[in-house]
Amino acid sequence: LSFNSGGRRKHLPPGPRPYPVIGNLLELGGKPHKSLAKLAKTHGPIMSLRLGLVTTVVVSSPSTAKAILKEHDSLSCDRKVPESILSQPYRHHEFSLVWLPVSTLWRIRNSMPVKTFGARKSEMIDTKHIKHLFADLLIAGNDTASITMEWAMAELLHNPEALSKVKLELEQTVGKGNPIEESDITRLPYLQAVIKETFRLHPTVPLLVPRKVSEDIEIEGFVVPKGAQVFVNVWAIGRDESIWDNPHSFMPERFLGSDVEFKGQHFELIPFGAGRRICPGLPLAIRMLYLMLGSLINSFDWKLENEDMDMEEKFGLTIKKAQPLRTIPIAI
Ligand code: HEM
Repeated sequence: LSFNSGGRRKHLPPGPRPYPVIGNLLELGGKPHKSLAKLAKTHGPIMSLRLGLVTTVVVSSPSTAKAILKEHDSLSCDRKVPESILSQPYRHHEFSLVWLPVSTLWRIRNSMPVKTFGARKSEMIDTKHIKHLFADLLIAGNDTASITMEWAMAELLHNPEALSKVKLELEQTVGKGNPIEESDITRLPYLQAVIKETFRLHPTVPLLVPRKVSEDIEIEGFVVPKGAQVFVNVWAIGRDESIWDNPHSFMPERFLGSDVEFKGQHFELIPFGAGRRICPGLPLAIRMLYLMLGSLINSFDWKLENEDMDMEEKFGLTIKKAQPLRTIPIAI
């Protein structure tokens, strides 16, 4: 497919050939982030597919992710509501903050304190939005943070050397068995590196939340057409061997002395997304993770119930461990 723009012909990014009607749906399999990472090895860091009838562009490198999330942010910040969500009860998708177009989102954010208690018709609508907003916050917050905790503990129990290093750091900084305070966090660089490494290998929202492009945009010589949905394969970026040494190994040390953060500035590590749709729960989530993980490690010794722990993933909008982590805390 090609487009005529300003006298020059531009093309959709390359990608696998779609079948009639179903397009490339069958190629996604049970773990789309993995299948799409494999396809990107053949077709490149910006590729196009057809999922059913929907033109879909998948970006899988820091520079293409930056182009979508930052350089063309204003044209790609609306959400694409998946069919599976449209069929859900309670019309949650109409009010859910996650799927709202940015214009409505900001109107609600700006008017929230006044409208919450209002009684006029338009205000009633905003009250509905706020109810759904709280549902979003509960769902988005609870699940993602606890999934990250589970992966972090699983990786540490799988990598006893890393676990010993966090323990030692906590012991020397906070004191064995003592509660961790927020002010301790900056003095715990190894704990911070453990969280970054967990996000690199196990981003809980592996393809971010799909975006919809409101105008044709050009990225690295290709056109992403108006109406296309865009996935950012954060999982693939986290395991790209051209960016990371030994990408499949859990090595928190790689972040010691590095300035790479996950706050939407460094596109090689974007577990919370970036740009104007970046996760609004980031500051809260991070504080919770440091305090919870630090306390669990500083207050107990941990033993795996089964030494041959399975590290397989289970895909959904978030990726969880397929087999729940089973551990035995031993009081210290
Ligand atoms: C480990 C914890 C968390 C991770 C990894 C995470 C990740 C994400 C990601 C990737 C997005 C989509 C961003 C994008 O498309 O660019 C998102 C959106 C969102 N997150 Fe989080 N999140 C976490 C915790 C939380 C918490 C604690 C809350 C609330 C208290 C929260 C509330 C939300 C909401 C409301 C959205 C939708 C924002 C929008 O569409 O504008 N998240 N999150």
